[in-house]
Amino acid sequence: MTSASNPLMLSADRQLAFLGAGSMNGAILRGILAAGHAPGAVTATLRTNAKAAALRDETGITVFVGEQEPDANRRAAAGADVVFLGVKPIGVQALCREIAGSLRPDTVVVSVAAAVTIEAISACLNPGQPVIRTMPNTPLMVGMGAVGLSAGDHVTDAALAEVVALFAGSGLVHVVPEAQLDAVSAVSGSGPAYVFYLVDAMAAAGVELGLAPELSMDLARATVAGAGKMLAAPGADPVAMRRSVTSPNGTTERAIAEFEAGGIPGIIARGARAAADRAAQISTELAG
Ligand SMILES: NC(=O)C1=CN([C@@H]2O[C@H](COP(=O)(O)OP(=O)(O)OC[C@H]3O[C@@H](n4cnc5c(N)ncnc54)[C@H](OP(=O)(O)O)[C@@H]3O)[C@@H](O)[C@H]2O)C=CC1
Ligand SMILES: O=C(O)[C@@H]1CCC=N1
Repeated sequence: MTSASNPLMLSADRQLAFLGAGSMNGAILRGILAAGHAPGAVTATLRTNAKAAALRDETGITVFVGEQEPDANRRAAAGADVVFLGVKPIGVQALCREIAGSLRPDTVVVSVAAAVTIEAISACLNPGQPVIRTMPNTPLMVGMGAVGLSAGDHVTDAALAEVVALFAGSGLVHVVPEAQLDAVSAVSGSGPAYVFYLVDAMAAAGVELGLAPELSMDLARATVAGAGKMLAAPGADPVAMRRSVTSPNGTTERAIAEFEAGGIPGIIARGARAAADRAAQISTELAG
């Protein structure tokens, strides 16, 4: 989805703070900037200096670094309309305690962390602070992300609409019950890694069949990127699309029969179940 097709896109100069601008928060902020948000209205923090200059040069945003300025997160959070928490799950509650005193009562706190519940986040912020828990994915950086999100009790309709709009500028957004976010994580949060894993396996298979490694990787990458673009068309049906590649008694049919015999659908279901179970386990560990 582009900003042009996004009637909800609110003012491009709303102040956004990305605390922990690593892989995920970095993808979100790049998507939001590409959709037209003003770089001057965006701040980010990192713990170390290693990637700060590159992020500033690439995006034009302000970046504070914790190892240089102990109050980096508080500086970024102060005055922000929306704060995105992008640290690892184990660090989310400490970060919330750190910034709680710097937030306005109406600042919306958006967590991107797997497994950290709205209750656990709210317990470390001031009473009444609006909290939205999300499960995004990294293709947001190229405008093709997928996001599930749930709003806590203190989030107004307008605040929820704003956060939905911020994500909708660079991907698909669904508001879901919080209890479903571990499943969203298992499908679309972790999903890009499953696809990259598939590409690697396809390229390795090509090498086994005699292709040069670079050629095989080029072919595998282009194939998945092209298939992904086809899937992005509204109403795209992967089953029908697969059939259109599969000639009766042809080559694809033999490959799919091997995949079925090898139990690939069940293996993918087991992997997704393991991802969701791990999320539930992390929630329990953090609560204990
Ligand atoms: N990666 C993904 O595809 C997805 C990740 N998530 C969630 O996103 C969160 C982040 O994961 P990911 O982006 O992969 O991890 P990264 O390690 O890439 O990013 C975390 C960033 O946080 C910074 N950081 C750590 N502690 C602090 C702190 N106290 N203050 C400021 N910055 C800090 C680190 O800085 P430095 O680099 O300087 O150490 C790092 O850049 C996780 O909670 C994860 O569950 C959710 C969906 C998908
Ligand atoms: O691997 C993880 O825990 C995070 C959550 C979803 C994708 N990455």
